[in-house]
Formats: sequence, C-alpha cells, structure tokens
Amino acid sequence: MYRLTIQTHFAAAHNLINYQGDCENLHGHNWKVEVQVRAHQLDAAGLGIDFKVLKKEANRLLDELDHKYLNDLEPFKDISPSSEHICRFLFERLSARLNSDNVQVDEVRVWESDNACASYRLD
Ligand SMILES: Nc1nc2c(c(=O)[nH]1)N=C([C@H](O)[C@H](O)COP(=O)(O)OP(=O)(O)OP(=O)(O)O)CN2
Ligand SMILES: [Zn+2]
Repeated sequence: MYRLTIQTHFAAAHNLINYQGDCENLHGHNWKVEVQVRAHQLDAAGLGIDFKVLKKEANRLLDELDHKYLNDLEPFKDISPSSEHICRFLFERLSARLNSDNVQVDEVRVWESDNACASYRLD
C-alpha cells in the first residue's frame, strides 16, 4: 500500500455558530489543506495516481470555497464552518471524485493556522 499526500490552500472568511467567544465574529483564515490517498498498485510510470491529478481535483473543489464567506455556502448553511466540518466536507466530495478500485481518499487535514489542524478519515 502506498500513501500519497498533496498540500494546497484556500483563503476564506467564516464565523463559528453556537460558539461563545471571539470566533463567533466574522474573521478569516488562510487554510492549508492536505489530501492523503492510498494506492494499491502503481502504473507503468511508477505512480499510484499523478500528484497533478490530485492537486487539480483538490483545487477544483477548493475554488468553491476560495475567497468566499463560508457560512453563506450550501454545505455550511446548517452547520458551523469549523475546520472539522470543512475537512469532512472535503473528504466526502473528494472521495466521490477520486475513489476507484486502486485509489481511495484516506484522510483530509485542514490547518487553520500553523499550530491548529483538524483531520477526517474513515475508521
Ligand atoms: N476544534 C476547533 N476549535 C476551533 C476552531 C475549529 O475550527 N475547530 N476554530 C476556531 C476559530 O476559527 C478561530 O479563528 C481560531 O482561533 P484560535 O485557534 O484562537 O486562533 P488564533 O489565530 O487566534 O490563535 P492564537 O494561537 O491564540 O493566536 C477556534 N477553535
Ligand atoms: Zn476561524
């Protein structure tokens, strides 16, 4: 089994809901996103899946969030746009796009700052 990871990023505004503290107020982050996949077999070029494909699919999805107010977007209409909910949303959407017999999305990590990260995976 091979594990491959790409990093990308997006910038957006949000405010946590049902939260008491300064994060209930409008503010923004430059989120770093890590997408990790498992690959069972390698192709003739020795790749589980091309990093370019992973980055392209991740960035296509992140374009929906980039420079947006997350609370206004459909996935976060009824749930707080916390890093936990963001990484679960990304995991589910990327799994639908990328999963195949050979490749499965393993984990998505979302870094809200240099020292705070949430991740989501199926156990
Ligand atoms: N488990 C989570 N905790 C918090 C989340 C989250 O998504 N999951 N989000 C926030 C807020 O978004 C907030 O913007 C982050 O606050 P904080 O960690 O305090 O960020 P700072 O940059 O202010 O960190 P300092 O190290 O204190 O400067 C809060 N919690
Ligand atoms: Zn925040």
